[in-house]
Order: sequence, then structure tokens, then C-alpha cells
Amino acid sequence: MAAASRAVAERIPLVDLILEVRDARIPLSSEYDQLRNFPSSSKRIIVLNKMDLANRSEIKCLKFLQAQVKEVKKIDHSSYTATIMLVGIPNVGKSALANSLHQIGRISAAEKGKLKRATVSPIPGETRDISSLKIGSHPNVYVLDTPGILPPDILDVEVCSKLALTGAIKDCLVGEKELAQYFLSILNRSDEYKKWEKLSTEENEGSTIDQRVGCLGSSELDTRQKRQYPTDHTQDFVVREVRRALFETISSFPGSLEKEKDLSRLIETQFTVLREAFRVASESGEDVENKVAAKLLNLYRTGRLGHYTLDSLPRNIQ
Ligand SMILES: Nc1nc2c(ncn2[C@@H]2O[C@H](COP(=O)(O)OP(=O)(O)OP(=O)(O)O)[C@@H](O)[C@H]2O)c(=O)[nH]1
Repeated sequence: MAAASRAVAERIPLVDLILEVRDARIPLSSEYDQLRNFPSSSKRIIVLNKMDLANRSEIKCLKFLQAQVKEVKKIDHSSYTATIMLVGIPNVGKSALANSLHQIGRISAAEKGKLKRATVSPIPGETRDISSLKIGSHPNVYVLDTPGILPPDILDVEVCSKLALTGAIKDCLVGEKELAQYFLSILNRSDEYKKWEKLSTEENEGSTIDQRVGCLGSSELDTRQKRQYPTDHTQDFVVREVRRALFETISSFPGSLEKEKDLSRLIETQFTVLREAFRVASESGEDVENKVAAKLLNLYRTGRLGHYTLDSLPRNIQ
């Protein structure tokens, strides 16, 4: 990261535009540290990615960038080349954005030929080198995809949890169980779960979650799991079960969610009921909790447990 950081710093004065890509779920915590003291100028544009942009918006984004490049160069003919550098912390989607712009740019310029591809991966830190992709002709516009960079020390525990939850740093740096608990604390205090109310009133196989957790033996759970749920959480009904379990535990909770102790008690209960919702067979306590945590994080990250902005934003930009 130190070498990448130097390489990016060297290029900052050379490029025409800098696109700082941030994760829309953590627009403050995903700030790119190297640009913190960057003088405010029209050279820098902040892009909030991961809003699951439709193609239409990407085309708009490309047109906007081409207009910005013309503005920066202050000339309007085809004899120059402009460069835009994408910077950001790991895993915010810089490479995915570079690929989309490249693909649309090449098509809109009616240029044939093989498209290049920047490496896109859910694992943070996969982009190791700076690569250049053409995104426009007349004038020629190139986008530079750069490795994700974080400051050497992140001392704030909450910022660390946010970065891990959104995939900028590896889960093991915080711990999967701790991350899942952190996510549940956000979900429990949000309104997202209220959308799942109708699941609770639907037919529920004639039993409550508590009864089912109590009466399912490990071998029975094992057999059911093997017979019916080979890929469990990827199936819709498991998502429904998880949502229902979360709705029921939160809405029937007698404590105060503002009190840390009560919140921890609720999260503990949720881990128990989620075991059944995810069809995790009984094993030693820690293994079960880790499996539940991994499955819960997976559902959150694929957007199936609601959408959350984890940073508290000033009212005027919410
Ligand atoms: N849901 C969603 N996922 C996205 C979006 N953009 C990128 N991703 C996913 O986010 C992950 C990271 O994307 P990359 O483009 O590799 O991120 P990066 O910023 O280049 O990552 P580094 O190599 O760590 O710097 C991949 O799994 C992408 O599929 C988006 O707009 N919405």
C-alpha cells in the first residue's frame, strides 16, 4: 500500500481529473485520506458508488465526465488526450466503475476492438497496479484505475467495523461474529425490519420460532438440512425465515434498544433463532455462532436485509 500510495501521489499533479470513489453506505468513513488536505478545486469529483447504478446512470456519468474534461481543458476539439484518475479506499468499486466507463465509452465512440478489463473482486486489495482504460475518443479520454489505499492506522473501532462491514478491510481484522453483532445493532435500531411485518402474520407451519428452536434435535435438524436445503441462504425462503425471525425478535422485545445491555441481550436471542432460520446444525457453540455470523453477513452484503447508511450524515445531505 505504501508503494501504491506513492505512485498515486506522483500522478495527482499529472492528471486532468481525480474521481474519488466512495462507498455510498459510508460516505464519510470511506474518505480517501490522501486527498483530505487536497485544495478544493474543480479537479476533484467525489463519486458515491454501490448505489446499484443502472446503465442509464452510468451513461449519464460518462457524459458528465466528458463535459468536465472539456471544462478542465477549456478547449473543445479532438487533438488532446485527457486523463482521469480513480482513487479510493479498497473495494469501493473503482475497477468496476472503470470497466463500465470503458465499455460504454468504447461503444459510444463506435470503436471496435477488444475491451480491456480491470480486475473486479469482492476481496479488498485485489488491484495491485495502476492501469489505464480508454473511455472516450475525440477527445481521447483515459481513466486510470488505482489500488485501494487506506491510512496506515485506523484507531476508531467504529470506523473499523464500518470498513469491514462494507468490505474495505477483511472480516478477520474485526472478527465475523463481532461484525454480525455490529450489523444486528444497526438493524435493530433502524426501521428496515418493519417492512417484514407481513411475513410474521403469514402461515408459519403452526409453530413459533421459539417452539421450533426448542424442539428440533440436532440429528433432525441435520437430516432436514441435508434433505431440503442444500444451499440454504441463497434460497428465497431462507431469506424470508431470517427476516421473519428478526422481525419477531425485535417487535416482541420488551427492553430498551437504547440501552447497551438490553441490545446485547436481544442480539444474543437473535443468534439463537437465526441458527434455526439458517438451518445451522448443532455443533460446539462457537462454530454455530461463527456460521450464523457468516451467513448473516452474506445476506446483508447482497442487499437482502435492507439498505443502511452507516455514517450519521448531517440532516441537509440525508
Ligand atoms: N452492489 C454493488 N456492488 C458493486 C458496485 N460496484 C462494485 N461492486 C462490487 O464491489 C466489489 C469490489 O469492486 P472492485 O471494482 O474490485 O473494487 P476496487 O475499489 O477496485 O477494489 P480494490 O482492488 O480493493 O481497490 C466487487 O465484488 C464488485 O462486484 C455497485 O455499484 N453495486
